[in-house]
Amino acid sequence: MNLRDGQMRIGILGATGYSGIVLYSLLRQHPQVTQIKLYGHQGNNESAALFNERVPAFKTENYPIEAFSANQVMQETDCLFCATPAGVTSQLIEPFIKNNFPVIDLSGDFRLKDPTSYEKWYHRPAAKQEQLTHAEYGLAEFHHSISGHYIANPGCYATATLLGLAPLLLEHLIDLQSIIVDAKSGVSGSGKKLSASSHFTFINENISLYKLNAHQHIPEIMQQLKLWDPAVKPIQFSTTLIPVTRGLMATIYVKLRSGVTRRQVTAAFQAQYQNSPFVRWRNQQLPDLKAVVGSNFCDIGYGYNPAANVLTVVSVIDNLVKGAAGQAVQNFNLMWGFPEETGLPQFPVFP
Ligand SMILES: NC(=O)C1=CN([C@@H]2O[C@H](COP(=O)(O)OP(=O)(O)OC[C@H]3O[C@@H](n4cnc5c(N)ncnc54)[C@H](OP(=O)(O)O)[C@@H]3O)[C@@H](O)[C@H]2O)C=CC1
Ligand SMILES: CC(=O)N[C@@H](CCC(=O)OP(=O)(O)O)C(=O)O
Repeated sequence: MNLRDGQMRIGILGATGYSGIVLYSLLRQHPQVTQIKLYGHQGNNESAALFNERVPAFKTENYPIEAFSANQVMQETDCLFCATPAGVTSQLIEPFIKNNFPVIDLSGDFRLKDPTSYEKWYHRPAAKQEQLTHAEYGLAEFHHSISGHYIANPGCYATATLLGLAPLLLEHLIDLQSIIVDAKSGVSGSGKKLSASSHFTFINENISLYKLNAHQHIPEIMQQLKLWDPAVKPIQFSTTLIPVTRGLMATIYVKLRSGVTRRQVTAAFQAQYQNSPFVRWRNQQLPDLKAVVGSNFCDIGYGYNPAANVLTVVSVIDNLVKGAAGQAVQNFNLMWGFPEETGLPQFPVFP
C-alpha cells in the first residue's frame, strides 16, 4: 500500500457500537488520520443522526452518521473499518473487494477460510468462497507483511489464546493433545445490545460459563494452530462471563513434552516476542486484567506444576483494544507502512 503520510481519510461502519466507539477514539488521535467519516445502516437516512447524539459521552463530536453506500465510501475515504456484527460485511463488502479497496473488518465474517465451518459455528450464511480468498487473517504479531486489501481482524478470545500458545507450538514444546483453555471475558465483549445475560441483575456478583464446546472462536483458533503445527489435536475451550466491563483472560493448560525445561519455555516466549511492542512477556509473574485494560498490550506469564507436568499460561488483553479496535489500528499501521505503535495507547488505565 502506498504511504499517504499524514493525510488518511477513514470511514467507520458501526461507530456507535462498543468496538466502533473505541476505534473512533483511537483514530481521532492518530497522527496520520486527517478525516473520519461515519456510516450507518444501508438505506437508512441517518444523516439527521449525529455521532454525539448516539454516543453522548462524545459530546463534542457532532459529526453526521451517513447511510452506508459503497460508492460514496470509496470516493470519500482511503480505508474502511467495519465494526459491525457477524453477517453484515459478507452482505455489503463485495464492491470493495472487486475494487481492491482497503478494508479492516472487526467481525468474524472473513476469518474462517472454510465457508462450511463458518456456517456451522456462526449459524448463518457465509461470505462467498471467492471473496474469502481475498481476506488475510490479521493476528498482527504473526502477519506483518500485508499483501492484500482485506484484513480479517481476529476475535478477542482467539487473540489472547493464540498469543499465549504460539511459541509453545512453533518450538514443539508441548503434548499436542493436552491443550485446555479456560477463557473469561468482561461484558463489553458481547456488544452494546441488552440481553438477559448482559443485564446488570444477572452479571452483577455472578459468573457464568456460556457456549461450552460451541464458541465461534474454536475453529478460528484451530485454523491458526494448524498452520503453526499441522499435527495439533482439537483443543478443549471454554468461555466465562465475568462481572467486569472490559478485559479478557485466557488461562491455558498444557503438558510439556518429555524433557522440555522451564528455561526452554521462557526462551521460546522471549525469542518470539522480543520485537513485538504489544506483547509483554511477564515470565513467572502472572498478569491480571488491570495490567492491560485501556491499552493494546497482551501480557503473558506462566507457572509450572512438576507433579502434574502442567504448564499454566495466563494471557490477558483488553477485549475492546487488543481484542478488537486496537489490533485493527495496529493492522492499519502495518497495512500502510506506519510504525506499528502509531496512535495506540502506551499505558493501561491503572488504577
Ligand atoms: N465487543 C468486543 O469485545 C469485540 C467485538 N468484536 C467484533 O466486532 C464487531 C462489533 O462488535 P461490538 O462493537 O461489540 O458490537 P455492538 O453491538 O456494540 O455494535 C455494533 C455496531 O454495528 C452497527 N450495525 C449493526 N448492524 C448493522 C448493519 N446492518 N449495517 C451497518 N451497521 C450496523 C450498530 O449500529 P446500530 O446500533 O445503529 O444498529 C453498531 O454501531 C462484531 O462483529 C464483534 O464480533 C471483535 C472482538 C471483540
Ligand atoms: C462476552 C462475549 O459475549 N463475547 C463475545 C465475543 C465477541 C467476538 O469477538 O466474537 P466474533 O467472533 O463475532 O467477533 C462472544 O463470546 O461471542
